Amino acid sequence: MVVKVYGPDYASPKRALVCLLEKGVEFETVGVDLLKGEHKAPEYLKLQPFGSLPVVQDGDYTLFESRAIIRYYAEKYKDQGTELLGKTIEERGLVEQWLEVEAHNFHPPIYDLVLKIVFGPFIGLTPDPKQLKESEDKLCQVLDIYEERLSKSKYLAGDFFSLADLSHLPFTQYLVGKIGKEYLIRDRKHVSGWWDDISSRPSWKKVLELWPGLY
Ligand SMILES: N[C@@H](CCC(=O)N[C@@H](CS(=O)(=O)O)C(=O)NCC(=O)O)C(=O)O
Repeated sequence: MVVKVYGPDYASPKRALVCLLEKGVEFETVGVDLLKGEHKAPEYLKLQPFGSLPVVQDGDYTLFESRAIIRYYAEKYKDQGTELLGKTIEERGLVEQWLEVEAHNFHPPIYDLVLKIVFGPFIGLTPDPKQLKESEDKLCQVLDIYEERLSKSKYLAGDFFSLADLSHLPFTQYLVGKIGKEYLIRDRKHVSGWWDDISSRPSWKKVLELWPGLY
């Protein structure tokens, strides 16, 4: 049974798409139009009761939450494709640590910028410059910690590309694209080199080419 990924045009589902490509797992996609409210349709809510994207259907197994999905496939296909979880329990611990940092420290301020700058115009929202500045300042504090980490380590969890790096791709792409704040990356030498490295992966380039979405 081919894996189905719902919502490929949007950012969080792209975590799943990149992971499946890195693992060489065949999948198909199901378009869900957020701007038409299709993620709140009863049929979709049966799959994802919180009404957000993505959902993945793998036979009669259904999973939502993008970071849970990438952990699942990284584990399920541990012996094929790119190793995304590290080779030792210590490496795995660092992968999990930086995945949590992405979810709880990096994501909130960048998601606020995405909602206000990328999605705002579609819903007639004029962002408050003070709020945008607050989110940018919070993101800068996080990126300064990344700069320090990446001055000592090629990737966030160590000298190997992992889910921790992968999880940053979809929203950082907004930052250097539609949000128009690429300077936040380029002003930090090691973060800049890291971004060039991870965003040049064939898996990410393919996802952007096939599902450009709002980038
Ligand atoms: N924690 C969830 C959040 C997913 C999420 O916020 N998805 C957005 C789309 S995107 O911002 O990732 O592109 C969404 O569905 N937003 C609509 C809504 O939540 O009502 C995950 O990672 O799967």
